[in-house]
Amino acid sequence: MRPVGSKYLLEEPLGRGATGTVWRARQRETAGTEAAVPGQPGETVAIKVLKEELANDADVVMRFLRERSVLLRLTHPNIVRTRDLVVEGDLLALVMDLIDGPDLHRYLRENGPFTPVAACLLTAQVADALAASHADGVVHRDLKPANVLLAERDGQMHPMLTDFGIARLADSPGLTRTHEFVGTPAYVAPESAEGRPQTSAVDIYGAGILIYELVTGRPPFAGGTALEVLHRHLSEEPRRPSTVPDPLWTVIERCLRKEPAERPSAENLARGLRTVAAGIGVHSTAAQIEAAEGVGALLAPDPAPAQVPDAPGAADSTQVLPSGGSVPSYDPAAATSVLPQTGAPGGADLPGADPTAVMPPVPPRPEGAPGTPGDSGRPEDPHPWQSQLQAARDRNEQTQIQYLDPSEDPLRRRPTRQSQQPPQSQPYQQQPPQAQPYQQQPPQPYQHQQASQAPQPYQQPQPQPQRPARRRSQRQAPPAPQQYAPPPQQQQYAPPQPPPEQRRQPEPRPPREPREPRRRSANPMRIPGLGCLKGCLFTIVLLVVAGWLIWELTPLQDWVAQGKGYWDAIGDAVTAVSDWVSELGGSDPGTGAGTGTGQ
Ligand SMILES: Nc1ncnc2c1ncn2[C@@H]1O[C@H](COP(=O)(O)OP(=O)(O)OP(=O)(O)O)[C@@H](O)[C@H]1O
Repeated sequence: MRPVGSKYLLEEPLGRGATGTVWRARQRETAGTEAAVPGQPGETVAIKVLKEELANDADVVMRFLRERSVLLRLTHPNIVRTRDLVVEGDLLALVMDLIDGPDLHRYLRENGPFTPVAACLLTAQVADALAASHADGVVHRDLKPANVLLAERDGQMHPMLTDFGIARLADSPGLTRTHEFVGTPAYVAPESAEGRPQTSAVDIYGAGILIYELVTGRPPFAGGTALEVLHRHLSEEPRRPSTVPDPLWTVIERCLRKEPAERPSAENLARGLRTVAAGIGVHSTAAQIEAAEGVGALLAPDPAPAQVPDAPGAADSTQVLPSGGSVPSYDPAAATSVLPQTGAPGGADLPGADPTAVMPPVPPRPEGAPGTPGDSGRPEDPHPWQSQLQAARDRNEQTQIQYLDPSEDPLRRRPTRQSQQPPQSQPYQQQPPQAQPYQQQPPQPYQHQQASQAPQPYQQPQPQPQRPARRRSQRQAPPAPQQYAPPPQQQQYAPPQPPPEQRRQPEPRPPREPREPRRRSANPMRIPGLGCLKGCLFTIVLLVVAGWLIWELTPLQDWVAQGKGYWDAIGDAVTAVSDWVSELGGSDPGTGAGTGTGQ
């Protein structure tokens, strides 16, 4: 067992991510007043020990210290609480509450997709966590299923968002140099990929991807190389799976808007998702259905989204440690100065200067240049890959680091936008009948359920068939008798069994196999016109053989020996043949003469 500081002992690793390893650990003694949770000796905690290269990076250490107060004060029922931050020698560690449960990525992999209702209710709680952190000026920037842990409490599962601030801590020029891409593209918001300033709307985009993945089992833009996926985020509209009900698709589509200002605020997202869950649930009333159909009206954007201060141009790029002048004095405990909530990055009263900047990886802008690439709207404006794309690390695909040739940089050659894919035309009522009744859907859990919904303890969401959605014209009709019932029994983790309609869904196109190199002839040299030459040679050989056969098998040799001319020889040959034919005619049995006269 390895000690961490004087207060904790690492016991066993729980998992390894791109930024460090998480350990189950034990508290040795009560932590000091600097810890948010002093804890008791013997208490079990989780400790994320950041990678050595992060811990050895002076910038990261500075950020770590600076963000201490932000991380420690983030408390919400759906946020994994950070209890303490330890800096000791080469070691940087975050002490967290230990969550006894799988993360959502693993859960999805093992159990298959969620029903739309379960996905809505779960994501609504994640949106609650985002709303709380955004209100505090903190943007997660790394929202993905792997960062949502499922805590089991009183037989119910609660999504707990973790890794807050890690994306910010890991933003370091030492880790990611220009022209290197680090991250998992599947969860990168278009503005992040494009180097535009990031706001809390990147988390809403992440939430949109999360819901999509929960109901389909895969993110909307995945497969292929990192660059291909980035292209798709920038230029493709997400395809609507046939199993997603109208109101839920409205929510997903709004979250996945390319333009951040068109995405809903986290608070409105949570409200919208609960409205949808109530309206597509098994016990939905006509009014709830109606409300769900009109969910678009609830999804208003955030008028003052929290800014990510490290956005290009938001910071004084050369600042290592804050100095005097226009830069405010450095205050490690200045919680409110870490992430300005409104105004331009860096704060409206401090143009161009980010009080939290330690060493942002942005080169200094020439005087008079616009503050951010977004200001000019020119995608070719310089932007650091490292601070734009690092927010998307993913355990499943593992962090990818690949050389990016500037000439291949898709962001410098913005692809032309494709026409929007029309939503799947198949109306819900035309879907094939569901193979399984709805009562096998996972129970609808969650503390935040609407009162109108029948309380259903959340057990383990299982892969389920989707309920056929209602036709719009049916909205006015009185609700059909509820054919569905809550699950009669608890369902344990089952082996992943995608529901039939999931199986019927078109599979993502497999990455194209690299074409086999063309086979060449034994002669590796390419000789232009060789094919034609070969034909000619073959014809010559044929002629020579034919000539030789004629010479050998015909009386040509004799004729030549007799010194006959060509036409004489031909004439003689014709005469000989005609004589022979007439001889044959003379031996006709009908004439009485025969060839056997000589016998
Ligand atoms: N507070 C916690 N309690 C219990 N397990 C945890 C806790 N935090 C993380 N884990 C587990 O530890 C493993 C690694 O977590 P980590 O956050 O390092 O992964 P990651 O999200 O891929 O990392 P990164 O964000 O650095 O790419 C995961 O399997 C996760 O379930």
